[in-house]
Amino acid sequence: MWSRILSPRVIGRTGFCWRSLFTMQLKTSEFQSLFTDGLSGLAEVFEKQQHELRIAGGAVRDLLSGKRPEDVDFATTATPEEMKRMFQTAGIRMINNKGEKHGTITARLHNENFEVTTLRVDVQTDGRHAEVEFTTDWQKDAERRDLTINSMFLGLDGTLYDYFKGYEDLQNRKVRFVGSAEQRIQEDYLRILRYFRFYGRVALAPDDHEPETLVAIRENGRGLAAISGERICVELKKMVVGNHADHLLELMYSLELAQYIGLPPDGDVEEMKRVWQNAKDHSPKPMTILAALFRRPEEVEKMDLRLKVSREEKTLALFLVKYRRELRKSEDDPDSLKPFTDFIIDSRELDSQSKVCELLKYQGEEKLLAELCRWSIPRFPVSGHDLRRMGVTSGKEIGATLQELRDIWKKSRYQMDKDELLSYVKS
Ligand SMILES: Nc1ccn([C@@H]2O[C@H](COP(=O)(O)OP(=O)(O)OP(=O)(O)O)[C@@H](O)[C@H]2O)c(=O)n1
Ligand SMILES: [Mg+2]
Repeated sequence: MWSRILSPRVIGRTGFCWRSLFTMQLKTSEFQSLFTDGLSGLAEVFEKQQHELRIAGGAVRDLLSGKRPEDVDFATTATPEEMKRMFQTAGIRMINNKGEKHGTITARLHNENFEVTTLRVDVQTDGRHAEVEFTTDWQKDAERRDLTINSMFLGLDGTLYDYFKGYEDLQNRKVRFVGSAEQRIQEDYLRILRYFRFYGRVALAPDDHEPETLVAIRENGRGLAAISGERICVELKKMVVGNHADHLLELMYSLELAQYIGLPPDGDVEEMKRVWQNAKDHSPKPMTILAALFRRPEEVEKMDLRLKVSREEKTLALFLVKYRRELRKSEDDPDSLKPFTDFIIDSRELDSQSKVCELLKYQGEEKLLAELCRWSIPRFPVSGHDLRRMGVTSGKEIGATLQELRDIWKKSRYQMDKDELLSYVKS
């Protein structure tokens, strides 16, 4: 990929403070593939009105890492009013303008949405929201962003604009805040969790943190208390299934963050580290890792009150906490899936197989997990109707007989067919 990138150059230092802007040309296939009819149309409108339009933030980071970004944000020198006029004149539809206060206009071209945000400075922040002021200064916009690797812009001609050594950090696998970590965190405390999430994505070693970053995080952890559970949950769930999650969660505990983000203050970190090792290569669900921290079901309830997880996630966490020791492979027959499949057969819940899969990941039972993934739930072949036809009339008796037949069927490893099972019924 790098062979297609021309050599970088520092193009100058401008303004009264020393500014260094690092630029280079990016021409990777991931970048080229962004140029749909929609994006070409968008670029044309901005070019006509001589407003600059660049890809911003996370998408630039992803492109430089050789990844096609999932969502692409654009930044521009045009104000929201100018954009609205431009789009109206060009007959381009705009949708849900609720981002306008923060400078974002969403344009729809060729069935694609493009979020374009006016360059801005956050003039006032309360740790969650920002009052913004628009600017035409790209560096100012870069300055208000969280991490150096997230602070770059990419022109549509492939020119990279990098004010804070984001590219160098990305190459060196370093995660650093733009300027003062403390200030960036105090602008939005969620950035503490973003730091850990991106650390997992970028860093090679588990403990390559800047000491001053960790100090800033420890001293500002309490600010997370004011951040909404939903926002915390999104970040936390991404982080716990990323690289180094065991180290990062342990570090978060040692920085005393747990209490502010719905995790038990005395969470079982050792169990979590074991479970992480067990599960990491098997695409665990976030709750499978987090469940290891909970010692009691009440702690799951507390987490849910704070993070407002989905019903499915909460049920999974409660299930794992309840069954992690209770439902295990049999010592006499360790290769057999039987205890697990019996549990699934007896369960009335639709997703019990997927929950038991998570349990096997938790327990580190790789072989059984692979087997259970291939297993499809067999159908119990006898119905109440069959028994009635054989003359069993009382509802109570039908229920009891079905239960007995089920047990026989389970013992046969679900092999017996209807006739074999009915031969046990006295007619
Ligand atoms: N608390 C935040 C959230 C976002 N940003 C800036 O806004 C960009 C876009 O934010 P978002 O889409 O939420 O995150 P991404 O970095 O794009 O990560 P992802 O790949 O998860 O979308 C970020 O790159 C960063 O420059 C920030 O500075 N502080
Ligand atoms: Mg993004």
